[in-house]
Amino acid sequence: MNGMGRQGQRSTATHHQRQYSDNFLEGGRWLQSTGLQHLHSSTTTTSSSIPPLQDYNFYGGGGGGGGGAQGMRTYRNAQWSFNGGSDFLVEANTPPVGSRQSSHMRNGEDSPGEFSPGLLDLHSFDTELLPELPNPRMYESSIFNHVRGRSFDDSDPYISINKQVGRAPGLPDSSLIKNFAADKEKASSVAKIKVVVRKRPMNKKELAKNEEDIVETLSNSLTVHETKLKVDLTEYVEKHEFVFDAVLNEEVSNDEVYRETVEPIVPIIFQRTKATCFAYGQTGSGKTYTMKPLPIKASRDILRLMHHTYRNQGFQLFVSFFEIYGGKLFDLLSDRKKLCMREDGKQQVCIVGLQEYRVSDIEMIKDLIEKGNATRSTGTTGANEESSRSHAILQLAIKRSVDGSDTKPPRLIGKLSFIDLAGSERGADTTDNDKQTRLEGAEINKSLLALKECIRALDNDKSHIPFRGSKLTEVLRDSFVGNSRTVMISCISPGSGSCEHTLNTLRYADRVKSLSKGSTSKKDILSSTINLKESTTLPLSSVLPAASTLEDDGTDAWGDPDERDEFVASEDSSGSEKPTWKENGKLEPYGQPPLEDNLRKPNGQPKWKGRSKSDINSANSDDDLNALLQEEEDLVNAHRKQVEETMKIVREEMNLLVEADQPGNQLDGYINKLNAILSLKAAGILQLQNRLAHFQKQLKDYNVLVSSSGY
Ligand SMILES: Nc1ncnc2c1ncn2[C@@H]1O[C@H](COP(=O)(O)OP(=O)(O)OP(=O)(O)O)[C@@H](O)[C@H]1O
Repeated sequence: MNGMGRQGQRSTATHHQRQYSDNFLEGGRWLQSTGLQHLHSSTTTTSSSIPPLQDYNFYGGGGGGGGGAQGMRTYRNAQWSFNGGSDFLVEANTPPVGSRQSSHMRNGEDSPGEFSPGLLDLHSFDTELLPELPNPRMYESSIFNHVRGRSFDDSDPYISINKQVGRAPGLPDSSLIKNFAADKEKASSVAKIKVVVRKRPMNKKELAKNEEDIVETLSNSLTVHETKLKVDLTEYVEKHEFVFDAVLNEEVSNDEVYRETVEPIVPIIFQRTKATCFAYGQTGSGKTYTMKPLPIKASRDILRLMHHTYRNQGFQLFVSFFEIYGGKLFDLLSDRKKLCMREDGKQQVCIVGLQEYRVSDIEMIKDLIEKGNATRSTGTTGANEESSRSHAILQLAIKRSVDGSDTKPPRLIGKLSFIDLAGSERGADTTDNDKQTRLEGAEINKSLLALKECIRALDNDKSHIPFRGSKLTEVLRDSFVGNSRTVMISCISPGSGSCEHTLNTLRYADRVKSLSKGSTSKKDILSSTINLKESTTLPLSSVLPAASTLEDDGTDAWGDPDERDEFVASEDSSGSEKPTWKENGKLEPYGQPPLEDNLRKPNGQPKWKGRSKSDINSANSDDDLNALLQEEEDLVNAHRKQVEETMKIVREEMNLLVEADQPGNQLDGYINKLNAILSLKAAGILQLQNRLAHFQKQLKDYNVLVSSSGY
């Protein structure tokens, strides 16, 4: 090779490397947008950027002489990083609730009262909504004028009802009385989706392990400081910044969590709204701690409204509590009796056999919740010894008697569902667990994905919402349509040992948040990336309304889309209803992508183009939808993995090139390693191509893909 040639080669290489370096430095953004930001070096050290490759003399520079594969190069000790670097009557009765009481649940709660639950079958209810009758009392005072300030859209300082002094418990403070119309207006301003993050304090275990608190909060943003290792084993810190509707740090009390999340929703439950509040996060991050007090606080406010603002108007409060475990429903207030779910003639979800208790005071509700929690499934995993492995759903239903008497069953007016989700890392908990645990993980993954899909569809006003993606979303179906609200509380652990799970939780939350139209007004650090992402991608579900879904005909007050095919509740054939737990089972290599992958939704998705319903008649079963959704996720996950692998391989190659430049380097060693690396690369690409081809075929089978070029 002559000098000119070398010169030219070097100059081209330098140019490429400069470009690469620029891209890499820009990379923080685009990597973040694909869920691969961990591959970017956004470090606190100055050594984070990549120096030009000529610093390593890869291209024959420095000293002018020699070259070729055997060139004796000197590694100049360059620092570089390619880091992956009452008064209510009760109907039937089931001796309800044990007398067990949780001391912490009783703290600060009032309203002692009788306990007289009723056994009610949802199926027997007329769940049609009441017409919005003009009601003279409707526009009277409300105690909920304090529901502003840190409400979803308002930043006025709020007045805490709990901080009112000298007020009898349960009575509205006159200074808080406002007219109902204002509340109504307020209701319409309550965002459809609110995403809140709660950071819990460091626990003893984390402190004992000398873990660092890596989560820094500031107003409604937070930064995760992730310590990473460079290839040369020096440490650097990568910062991940997120902005949410609210960030609640470790000092925030459960009262404040309530005020920030659920309190603004309570008044609108009386206005034909169905709302869902759920906690999401890894095991031990504080989901249960966060969720547990919320229904009690909400019930207290609901009862106050019923006893004052809506006094003598026939409103009644009902409580039910059940869990979804392994795709099946169990009544937590009825000895884990197995339940089945059906739709009634009006496409309302009915959980047949679910006991609803009509409640009139807080003590009754506390007892019920305590009873339900005691019944809830727990299990043992490699991640946490006592962790909830089921989704627990507590529902507060506001109903109203049609004619003011108890002769006819009351009609549903609004509903508030609280979901304590199973630990989000279940599917990713790939060590020391047996088959059952992994199957549970798969089920949990499925429901978390389906939940995200439903929220996406909900916020985009899609006519089809993929409820049937999981039992969880099926059950919550009526909470996702019509006049609905969703609050997601992402719980995170602060310790460095939980960094990866914390980031996954935040990415999931960020994904949900970015789907919210309301979020466009937020000054999101990542907004440009996210907006780009949103403008170029559509969920698969959005193009798979399927023949089973009809447009809302407007007759349903909730705006529920009708569905053609009859729902058939799944029956348990397995016999065993109570979970059993084993330890130290081994994980099979395939079948279940880690949750952390599932949670990331990249912007590198295909640009789906929707087709008319007639074009996609073949995709009319929920199995198809589920399979395609899963396939989509799998492909994207595989793609991401492949990119990660490629990055690792490139690192290897860089090392190999460095080695090749070392004095005395053996050519055959270099050749062997290079061969191995190239084979690895080729195998990775082939695997991804196969998966892609399979997915394309699936899409073609279902007439979904419209772009012949695919990706
Ligand atoms: N904000 C907080 N302040 C004080 N303690 C907390 C907080 N959040 C959680 N904890 C404590 O941390 C522990 C784990 O919390 P919790 O059981 O709520 O986690 P989880 O996310 O529900 O876990 P799992 O998914 O396994 O059920 C509990 O002992 C709880 O009391």
